[in-house]
Amino acid sequence: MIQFLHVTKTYEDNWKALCDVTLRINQGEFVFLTGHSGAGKSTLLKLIYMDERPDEFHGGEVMVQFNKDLVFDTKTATEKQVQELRRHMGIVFQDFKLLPDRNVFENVALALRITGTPEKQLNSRVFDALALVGISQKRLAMPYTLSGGEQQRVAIARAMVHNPYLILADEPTGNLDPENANEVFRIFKEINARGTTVLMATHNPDFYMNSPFRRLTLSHGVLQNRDIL
Ligand SMILES: Nc1ncnc2c1ncn2[C@@H]1O[C@H](COP(=O)(O)OP(=O)(O)OP(=O)(O)O)[C@@H](O)[C@H]1O
Repeated sequence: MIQFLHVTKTYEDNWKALCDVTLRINQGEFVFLTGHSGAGKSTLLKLIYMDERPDEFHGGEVMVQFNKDLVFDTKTATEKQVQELRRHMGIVFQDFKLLPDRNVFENVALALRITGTPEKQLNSRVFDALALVGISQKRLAMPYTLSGGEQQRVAIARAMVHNPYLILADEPTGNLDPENANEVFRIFKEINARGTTVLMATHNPDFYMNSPFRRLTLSHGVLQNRDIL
């Protein structure tokens, strides 16, 4: 569960990116995040993975709770807890952010290597994640040899490899043609159907129009949905 309570975020130059945002996303939901360029979508996501914190004075708080033992709060979270939080979520960006000097398998395996996962378990998890996004046959390829759609599927596999409770996706189809964008959206829906919460920022109305999923809309840092809590 993700909860924002009266969250305001002002950047150093006094720019108010988010203003009094209150919302709740339940475990297992698929939620779209929409709004014009500069509306505050990336800022909202950054507050969830605690790359940014709300204003110190009257900035409210963000709470992320995966179960009774995994509760994180922007008011109290230490750097160590932020790292722990991120081990239970996956983040997918518009520009993929793959390591150019490692092949597909190693890009996906990296997070597991850092946490010292035994080799046998690592192999099986990486193979499962690559199969989920349908890219197992390219496991030895270098990122620069892949199409944009393939690179994004590798990035999704990397985000899923540690079985996260939550996936945050920041305009994940922004660099893709319609066919690849639809495939990436289909993969996120499948991930959600398996029980992972998905919060996806997007400009693409083809996804959220006629969709059963909830949509949160920001306009100039203000949440337009008032009936959330
Ligand atoms: N580090 C920063 N310092 C100062 N201002 C920032 C910073 N990050 C974002 N902003 C400003 O805050 C506002 C919200 O930015 P944000 O990136 O959250 O919007 P967005 O909705 O994700 O936009 P886009 O759809 O273009 O990615 C923008 O006006 C942006 O210029």
